[in-house]
Amino acid sequence: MAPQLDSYFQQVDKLSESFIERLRKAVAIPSVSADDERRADVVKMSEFLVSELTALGAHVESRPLGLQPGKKNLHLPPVIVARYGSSSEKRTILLYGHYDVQPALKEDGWATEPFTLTVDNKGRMYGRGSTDDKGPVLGWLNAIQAHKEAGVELPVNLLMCFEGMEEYGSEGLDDFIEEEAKPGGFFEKADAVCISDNYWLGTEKPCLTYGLRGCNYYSVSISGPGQDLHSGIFGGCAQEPMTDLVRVLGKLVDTDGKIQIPGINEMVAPVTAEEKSLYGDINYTMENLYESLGSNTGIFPDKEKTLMARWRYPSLSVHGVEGAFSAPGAKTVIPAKVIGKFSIRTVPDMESDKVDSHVFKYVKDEFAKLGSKNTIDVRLIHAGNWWVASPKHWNYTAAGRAVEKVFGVKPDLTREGGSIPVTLTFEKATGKNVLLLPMGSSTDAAHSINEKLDRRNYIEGTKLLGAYLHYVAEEEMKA
Ligand SMILES: C[C@H](N)C(=O)N[C@@H](Cc1c[nH]cn1)C(=O)O
Ligand SMILES: [Zn+2]
Ligand SMILES: [Zn+2]
Repeated sequence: MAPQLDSYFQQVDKLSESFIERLRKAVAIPSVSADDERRADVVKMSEFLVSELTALGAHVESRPLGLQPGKKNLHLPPVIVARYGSSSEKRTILLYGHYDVQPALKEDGWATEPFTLTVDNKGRMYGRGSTDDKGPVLGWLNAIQAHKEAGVELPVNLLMCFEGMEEYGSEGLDDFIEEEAKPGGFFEKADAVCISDNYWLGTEKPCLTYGLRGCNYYSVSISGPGQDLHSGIFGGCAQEPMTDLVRVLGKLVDTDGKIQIPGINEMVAPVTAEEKSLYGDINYTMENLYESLGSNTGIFPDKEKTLMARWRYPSLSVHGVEGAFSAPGAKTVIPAKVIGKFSIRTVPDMESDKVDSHVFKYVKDEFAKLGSKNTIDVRLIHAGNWWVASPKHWNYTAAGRAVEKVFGVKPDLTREGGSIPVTLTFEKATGKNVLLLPMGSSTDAAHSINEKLDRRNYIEGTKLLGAYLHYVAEEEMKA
């Protein structure tokens, strides 16, 4: 295998500038799934993938998912499924990634245009979606191209599933995966699943990830007046939705991150001694945390507590308020209706429906205590499950060997605080092991301003994805 991998690696280096061009083209398409106005761009991004995959010789299908629930006449973007190779002699690996991105506006504080890939003199490639998840998705395409052009046969068959609604809770995808994993379906032949859509813990050492938190996302609407009001005329004589909302949101979580909703923390599985012992060896420091935070404002004093808070305890974050005055300046308005948005990251053994019931009851009770004449409506917007797998599987052993080959170190085994809603669905529907094999680093600022992917992570990451396909082909199926 060594000479083959070496030829592949050399080809990746030769093609590196064209791989960056491919990422530049993808970042230029503002495929923001949460913004209805951008839906045409999400579809355009799906078409870009179809055209790139077709040019590489893959069999590609663009599968419609129908209308988006709760929206009038708005179609979900298609799922792109593709097949590369179908030899009955080879193992088949199912790859998943997403081609939609989080919203981004220059005025949010970006130093560069968010949808223009901008590479600085340290090789940091800034742009929305660079690390989450366009770089990793294109990494798979790059790996196919470099194999072809190096004349190295791929030792596995590939199945691909690239979706356009991940940042909005993967609407519509669970049913699709369940259907396609059945006999005769597109994913039937998968022997293992690999997802590249999370991040290293630091900036130097790669990791393999075997757990994710889930995410239940809520809205709380408070309304009263028939329209926005002048605060000089009505301030003091009308009950204000914004005042009520701020008080309700302020009751959800304390300064140290402890969720205040009764019943939530009680559902969390206790930490075992074995689990506790795993944290000490993980290559992570408080400096790593401060570097990615861009400040020293972490809650906990040490790495164990910090990692546990991120991976194995729930958290509640307040994200924003729709309808509130948020522009610069000093508008003296009383908003008539405001919608607060918050989410809870869930962990074993929290049950999604029970989380919802506790949240609904608590929010309504806290609102009732205010004695306001305004009205409240609390809803779940979307939910995705937590997932924890066994890293003692040939899929993980193969990835570990690939990391050692490309980076010369043994990877850390980590869990992840973020969510990839369909991971558990893939595991259950296919009955196969799922591996998370990240490309980006802890400083990439996914979802934030100035999101980036380092050139090194993209190019060496492309080598890693390709090397993994070689090791996974030869790994003995012992688990
Ligand atoms: C980890 C992954 N790259 C990611 O960013 N996932 C999102 C998915 C999401 C959106 N709403 C709920 N889940 C995340 O963790 O926020
Ligand atoms: Zn994301
Ligand atoms: Zn992602």
